[in-house]
Amino acid sequence: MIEVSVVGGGSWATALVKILTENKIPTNWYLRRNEQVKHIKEKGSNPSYLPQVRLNPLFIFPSDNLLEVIERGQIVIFAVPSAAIQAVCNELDSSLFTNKMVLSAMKGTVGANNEVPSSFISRILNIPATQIATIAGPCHSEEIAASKLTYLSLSCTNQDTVDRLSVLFRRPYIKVCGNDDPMGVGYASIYKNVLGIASGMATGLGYGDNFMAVLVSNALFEMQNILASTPAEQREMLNSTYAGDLLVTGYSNNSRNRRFGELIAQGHSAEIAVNKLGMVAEGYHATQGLFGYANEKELNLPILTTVYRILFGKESIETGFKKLEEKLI
Ligand SMILES: NC(=O)C1=CN([C@@H]2O[C@H](COP(=O)(O)OP(=O)(O)OC[C@H]3O[C@@H](n4cnc5c(N)ncnc54)[C@H](OP(=O)(O)O)[C@@H]3O)[C@@H](O)[C@H]2O)C=CC1
Ligand SMILES: O=C(CO)COP(=O)(O)O
Repeated sequence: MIEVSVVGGGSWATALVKILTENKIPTNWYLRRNEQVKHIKEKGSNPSYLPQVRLNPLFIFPSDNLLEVIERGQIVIFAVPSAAIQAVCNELDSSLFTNKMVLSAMKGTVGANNEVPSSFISRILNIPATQIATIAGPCHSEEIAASKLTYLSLSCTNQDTVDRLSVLFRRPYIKVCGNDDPMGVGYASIYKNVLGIASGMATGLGYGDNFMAVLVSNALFEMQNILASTPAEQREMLNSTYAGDLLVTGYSNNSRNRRFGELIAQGHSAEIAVNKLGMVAEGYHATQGLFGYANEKELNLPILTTVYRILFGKESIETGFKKLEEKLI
């Protein structure tokens, strides 16, 4: 019987473990804090993230021993914040991954070169591109916790890998779509977090639905520009994997990035907003990473530039948005 290993103890990892264990797949689960591991073993729920989710104890094997967890699974899912993936990979040797399939569940940029998480993992752990996939789509963990209908996408250049991973995630409330554009999905999943922050800032500043619609449609153009810098043979950006995730992050109250933007608009510093959130807002670091990438590629992205100047360039949020008003169409 196939076993899966999940690395990360946060809300997304918990939602993925819920799906896997409902499908009766033995799931080895690495969480870095031992008290979390003990609580899950004793009570069958994660005390820190999505505590309302009851997990079937027969199929979860939580542990704070990373190597043991990785060794046990034939499929390894990485679901930590992208800022943590370098530290996690530093503890691992590529020999651990021989003949394993890997799935990146992260939506952020990695390292000084702003790599897409799946590319980073593939390079550092020597995983062939055909053996590593990305899971994405509009998929707030809170809704998966409540078993609300969700469309996940699995993206890999190898259809066989997509097919083999897809069966793990199908549930009555989960539909799985295949995709062969992991780089494009990676960049779209990173950019949508920046739009989430912009949307939260706009809400916090008191803009209404009319402006929000303009902001989000302009963001679709920005996503299109970013995607054009990573060409693909076939890509339909209006597919929910790309545009749908942008929309849910821009509009949903579940979005951490949107809440982060609202906190900034309320006058909090980025550090305080991160602490108040208690969960990762990938868009914060991604804004910096993507801004560097956009400059390198000479892309004109007014929303990204505005968020960057507010978060990292000391521009006031009011001035930033006044200037942005003139650039949107
Ligand atoms: N939440 C969601 O709905 C979705 C999230 N994602 C993506 O999934 C990724 C993870 O996000 P999410 O689960 O929401 O984040 P959370 O903030 O909910 O949780 C982060 C988890 O990572 C752990 N962690 C942090 N640093 C390390 C480290 N160095 N080593 C090991 N574990 C570490 C934290 O441990 P501790 O608790 O001890 O701090 C915590 O368990 C992000 O890239 C996000 O964009 C994708 C789709 C949906
Ligand atoms: O990726 C997500 C939804 O698809 C989660 O977005 P947030 O991190 O903004 O909550």
